[in-house]
Amino acid sequence: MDIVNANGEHVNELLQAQAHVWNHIFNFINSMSLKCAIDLGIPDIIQNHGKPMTITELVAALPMLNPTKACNIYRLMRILVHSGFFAQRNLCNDAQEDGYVLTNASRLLLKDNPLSVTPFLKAMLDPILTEPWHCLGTWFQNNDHTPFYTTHGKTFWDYAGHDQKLYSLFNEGMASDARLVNSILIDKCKKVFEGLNSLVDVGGGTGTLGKAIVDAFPHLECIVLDLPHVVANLQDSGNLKYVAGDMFKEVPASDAVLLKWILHDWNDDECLKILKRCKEAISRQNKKGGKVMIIDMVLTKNEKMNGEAFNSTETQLFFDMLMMALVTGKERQEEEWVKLFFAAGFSNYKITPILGLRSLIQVFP
Ligand SMILES: C[S@@+](CC[C@H](N)C(=O)[O-])C[C@H]1O[C@@H](n2cnc3c(N)ncnc32)[C@H](O)[C@@H]1O
Ligand SMILES: O=c1cc(-c2ccc(O)cc2)oc2c(O)c(O)ccc12
Repeated sequence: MDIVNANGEHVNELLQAQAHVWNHIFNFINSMSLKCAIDLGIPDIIQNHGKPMTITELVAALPMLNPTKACNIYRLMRILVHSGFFAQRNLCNDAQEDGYVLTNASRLLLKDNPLSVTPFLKAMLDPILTEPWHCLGTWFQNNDHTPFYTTHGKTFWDYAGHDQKLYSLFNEGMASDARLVNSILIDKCKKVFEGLNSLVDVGGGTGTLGKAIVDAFPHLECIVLDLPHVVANLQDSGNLKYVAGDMFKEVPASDAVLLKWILHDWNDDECLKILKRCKEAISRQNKKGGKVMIIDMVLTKNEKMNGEAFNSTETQLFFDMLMMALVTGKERQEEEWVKLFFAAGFSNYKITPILGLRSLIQVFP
């Protein structure tokens, strides 16, 4: 029934609007409930149990749980079942009890899963990286480069350079993502490495992806280029070499250059400089051939979408906002990428959307 109130507003629409606002006010509770489950080690406890785990068993297995809080664990589990991190299965016992089981999402958060996303979660939900969100409004009105700067009074790198906790959280988060990406890239994209004898992983961090590439393609010589403090204590091994440098100044000559999660960290002018250094690197090695391989998002257009597409676009937009809050970067639509490629002197490109929300973009001189 369409009831209209004294102000002439449609009551159903009014209440729907209120629910929508409430949902967004409290969206952060999803992230924080998930972080709490990780802090308490719940996915690993359920995994180690080996069968669906009742609430009584879960409470008994939680180390250090204050007994006065035990009665609240089911509430935490209820919201995490709702958000798809756990499911409930009937135990087929006389008591008709349900037990908690893992889902694909919580299996990705297990400590022993080599592809665990937990280090990334711990980095992104640490207060050092969540506090800047409170300064977004202030930042829009001041001259600071980033909300991170407005909050902490220094850039991300200045902070990480003096704070071992942020430095380790960040590098471990990046390494965990590199493990997941390499498991797909090397399996699904063998062809893109065909014909290459050398590759530079620009901003390759501690070399997680570089190591996996030389293991999978032993004939390939791989250089990991990163800032001096990142590669200072890392040992070369076999075909993998660490080079301290600055991608804005020079990229070592090679057949191909890999840029994973680099360009979205920077604005267009900065990206243009990086891409030009990459083009010079492949031209020095190889007069005509060579390529740059970018792993980053290509923003999907905001057309009418079903639930899954809506979630994917929302997550891409979260990353775009993240790049605005922490650094000076952004996520880009295909047209924005193409502008950059042509401005940097490249003549062709190929986008392969094989990494979920991210794509492999090959760019040719
Ligand atoms: C977001 S992380 C990506 C790391 C890695 N490519 C990955 O996806 O796991 C950005 C990397 O760029 C590196 N970096 C930042 N500025 C750089 C510069 N001027 N030259 C070379 N590397 C740089 C950082 O040290 C960091 O390792
Ligand atoms: O949390 C981060 C931070 C960065 C970052 C910080 C400082 C720089 O000079 C460059 C990059 O990059 C990130 C990133 O690329 C990402 O995908 C997630 C998180 C972060």
